[in-house]
Amino acid sequence: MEVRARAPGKIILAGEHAVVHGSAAVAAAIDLYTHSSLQLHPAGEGGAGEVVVDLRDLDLSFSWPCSRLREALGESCRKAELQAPRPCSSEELASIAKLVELHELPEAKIWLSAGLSACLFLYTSILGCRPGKVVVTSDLPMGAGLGSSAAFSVSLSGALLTAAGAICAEGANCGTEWESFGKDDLELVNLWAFQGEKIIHGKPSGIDNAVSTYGSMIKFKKGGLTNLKSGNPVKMLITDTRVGRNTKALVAGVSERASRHPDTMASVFNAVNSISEELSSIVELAANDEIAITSKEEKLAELMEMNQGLLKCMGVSHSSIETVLRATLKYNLVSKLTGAGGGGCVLTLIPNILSNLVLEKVTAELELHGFRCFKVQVGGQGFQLCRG
Ligand SMILES: Nc1ncnc2c1ncn2[C@@H]1O[C@H](COP(=O)(O)OP(=O)(O)OP(=O)(O)O)[C@@H](O)[C@H]1O
Ligand SMILES: C[C@@](O)(CCO)CC(=O)[O-]
Ligand SMILES: [Mg+2]
Repeated sequence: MEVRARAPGKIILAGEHAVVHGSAAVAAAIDLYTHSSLQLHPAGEGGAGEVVVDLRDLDLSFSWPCSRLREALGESCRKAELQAPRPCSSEELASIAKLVELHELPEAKIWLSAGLSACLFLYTSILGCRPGKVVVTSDLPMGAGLGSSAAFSVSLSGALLTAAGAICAEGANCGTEWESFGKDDLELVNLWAFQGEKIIHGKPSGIDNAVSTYGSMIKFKKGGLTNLKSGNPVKMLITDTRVGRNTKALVAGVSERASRHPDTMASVFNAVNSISEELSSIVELAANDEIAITSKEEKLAELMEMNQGLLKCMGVSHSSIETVLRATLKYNLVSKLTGAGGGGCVLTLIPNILSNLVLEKVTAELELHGFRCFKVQVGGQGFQLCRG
C-alpha cells in the first residue's frame, strides 16, 4: 500500500524570532505543499532490504541497507513508543549524521544533511528498521522562509504514523481526494514533526510545524495555539529574493544578540508581542464596507511596518529584503520579511482595492531585480492524506 501525505508551507504575519523567546506570533498556511509518499516493502530474509529516500525535485536518491541502520543505531533503531514522541539524543544524532555522511553530499548541497538526518530519525523511530521507500516532492522553495523544513517534517511524520497504524484519516474532505484527521491524530503528527524540526532548526518555537499541521491562521505563543477566524481574506504577495539562508544560524544569531543585550532585547520582544496581539485581533474583525476594509488594512500595514523595523533591530534583515521594501513602497505598499529573514521571502500586503494592473507592475519590477513572486491563498488546509 502507498500512503501519500501533504503538508502546507506558511507565512508569518508577525512575530518571527520573538516567538522563540516567548512572544506571540501570527502565522497562516499557504497553498504550496510538500508531499511525502511512503511504500513499505516486505522484510527480506534475515532482515534484508533497504530504506530509500528519494528527493524528486533535487533528483537525488539515498538508500541505506536495513542491516547497516540496525548496526549503526542499535537500540534506537527499535520502534519508539509512538504516542510519546522522544527527542533525538546527541549520540543518536551523531550516529545518524555518520549514516548521512556515507552519501558524500556535494558541498553545494550540504544543507540537505539536516533534512536527511531528520528523515532518518523519524523513519527509524516510527517504523523501526523496516524496508521501505519515501518519495518527497515540494512546491516550496527550500530555506526561504516559507516553512519548507516544517512542511517536510509534518508530511513525513504523518505518512509514517499512518503506515504504522498510529493515526487514521477521517474520510474524504469536501469532495476532494484529500482526507483530513481528527484533533488527537493531528496533535501526534505535530509532536513528531516538532522533533524533526529540532534536528533541522536547533531551537524551533514550534509555530511552523503547528501551522503546517493544523492549517488555517493561528496565533501561537509558547505552549498555546489559538485558531483565528479571519473576518476578511488577507491578500499577500510573496517575493522570494532567492538569497539563501539558514534558519538555524539566524535563530542562533538573535539569541546571541539577546544574551549580549538582555534588557534591550527583552523590550524588543515585548514590543513584537504587542504587535502580534494587536494584529491577531484586527485580522478577526469582520469589515463590511470599503471604508472599514481600508481602515483594517491600514492598521495591518502599519503593524507589519513596525514589525519589520524590529526585525531589522534583531539583525535579521538583508539588503535584498530592503530592496523589496523600497520597490513596493513606491506603490504605497507595505512589506516585511517572513520566516527567519537574512534573505529568503518578503510579504507585501495587497489592499482589496489595488488594481490588477498595479499588482502586475509591482510584480514586474520585483522580477526585474531577479526576485520571484508568488500569489498564494492564505489560511487553507493543514496536514492531509490520500490513499494510493
Ligand atoms: N523537501 C525537502 N527535502 C529534504 N530536505 C528538506 C526539504 N525541505 C526542507 N528540507 C530541509 O530543511 C532545510 C531548510 O529549512 P530552514 O528552516 O532553514 O528553511 P525554511 O524552513 O524553508 O524557512 P523558515 O524556517 O524560515 O520558514 C533544508 O536545508 C533541508 O535540510
Ligand atoms: C525564525 C522563527 O521564529 C520562524 C521561522 O519560520 C523560528 C521559529 O519560530 O522556530
Ligand atoms: Mg524552517
